[in-house]
This record gives sequence, C-alpha cells and structure tokens, in this order.
Amino acid sequence: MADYLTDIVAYHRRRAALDDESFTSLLAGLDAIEPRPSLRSALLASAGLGVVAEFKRRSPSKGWFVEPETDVATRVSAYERAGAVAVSVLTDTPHFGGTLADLERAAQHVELPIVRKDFIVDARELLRARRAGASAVLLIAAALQPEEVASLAGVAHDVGLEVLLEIHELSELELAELAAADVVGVNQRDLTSFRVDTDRARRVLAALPPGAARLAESGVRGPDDLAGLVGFDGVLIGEACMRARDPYATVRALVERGASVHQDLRHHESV
Ligand SMILES: O=C(O)c1ccccc1NCC(=O)[C@H](O)[C@H](O)COP(=O)(O)O
Repeated sequence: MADYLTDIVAYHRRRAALDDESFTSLLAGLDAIEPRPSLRSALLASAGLGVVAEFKRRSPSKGWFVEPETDVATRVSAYERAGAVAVSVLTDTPHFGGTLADLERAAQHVELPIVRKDFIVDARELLRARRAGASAVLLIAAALQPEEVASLAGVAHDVGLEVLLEIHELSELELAELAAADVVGVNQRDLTSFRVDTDRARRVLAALPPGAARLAESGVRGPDDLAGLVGFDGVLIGEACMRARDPYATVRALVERGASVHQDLRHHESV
C-alpha cells in the first residue's frame, strides 16, 4: 500500500503530465516582475525565533481548519500586523484546499516574504510561483530524486526565487548543498505516516549547513512549544494559526515568545 506522501506526489506528477502550457510561454516577461523580499534574509534578521505563519484551509491529516471559502487576505494581513517574519501559503487544492490564486492575493495584501508550499515536481510550477508573487518555493527532499532537486533549484534561482529545502533525516542533508538551499527546513511531521516527532528538529540542528537559514516546521501548538526550538532562525506554524479565532492575538503571542526564548538563552549563556 502506498503511503500518504507517495499518493500526494503521484497526484502532482499526473497533473504535470497533463499540463500543456509550455515552459517558454510561462517564462515570457517574468524578468520584468519585481522580486519579492527574501525569506532567508527575513529569517536571519529576525531578533529571535522568527515566526513563519501559514495559510492552509485543511490538511490531509486533520481535515478542515476553516470554512472552504475563508479569505486568505484578511488572515495573512493579521499575521503581518502581529509580527510574523514571513507567510507560507499552501497552494495544493485536493489535499490542502488552497490555490495559486490564494498566493497571488496574499502577495497583493502583505509586504512580507511569501513561501509557495506545495509538492513541486515540475519546473513550470516554479515560474507560476514567481509570477504569483512568491519569494521562495518549497522543495521536499523525500519527494524528489537528487537530480530533480538540483535542476528545480537551479531554475528557481535563475528566475529569482529562493529555495526552502525540506528534510526529515540527516541523510537528506547532502541535498541542501546540491540545491544551494537558501533555507533548510526540518519538518517534524513524517509525511508518510503524518506522525509528528517534536524532538526531530532539535536532533538535527547541529548538523544543518551554516550558510542557509534554519527553519523548524510542524507540530507547534502554541508558545510553550517554542522553547525546544532555540537555535533555529525560525519556525513554520500552520494549524495553530489557522484554528485561531483571533489570528492576530495568536500569532502575536507566538512572535513574542519566539523573541524571548532566544533572550532566555542569551541570559543563561551570560551567567
Ligand atoms: O499538514 C499536514 O497534515 C501534511 C500532511 C502531508 C504533507 C504535508 C503536510 N503539511 C505541510 C506542512 O509541512 C505543514 O503545513 C507545516 O509544516 C505546518 O505544520 P503544522 O504547524 O503542524 O500545521
């Protein structure tokens, strides 16, 4: 029996095979579009553990978090006002209830860097991401062959996108160099079983490459979960932001705790 990730990636490969728009036509005029602010710089400049707040209407593991017609603009604007350093937008429709139009609308309403979070297996999706207003695209190590990581990352960089390379295991870290990743994300959710291991990010932190920004992903339910992620530049939070009745207050509390966990560490180091 196939696992969840294999099923989702197979869907995206089938979709790419049916896509009849050419790379060349999507490339036309792209260099005239102003690049968005950098995700890597925003993470590295953040005073503490920067919060990347996510817009995902549903997930395959948990079902719907909000009504299917929930507007992206209001929510990401609240994330920005609350001090998030970047926004992540899920653009997969069948599994996450998102669209590329959501990302485009988010880009029209916030100044923050925006990550296109999807299961990208085809270079044309990179061009669409850039056109829609993404700063960075997610490449998932477990979903791609090493040569695909290298070639997709090469195209992304050529068109002015940053690469967020997502890993789960230390064995996938060599792909970060291959991709010249701008940000390395450690996803604490096993995408084959959906199980979250809240120690996973901490275990691999010391081995992450020094040049890339370091992002912990998944499984953060609230401010108290941030203490275990000290040492990362940022944390990507989806469900907790989406379930929030008051997204501003929820993200604000996460941002404040994200800043103070680093202050706590500096205090401990100085005594
Ligand atoms: O969210 C899921 O259930 C999921 C299932 C399979 C593949 C990917 C999945 N999510 C994408 C993400 O990586 C998360 O949305 C992101 O890291 C935030 O996670 P969380 O804060 O736990 O919602």
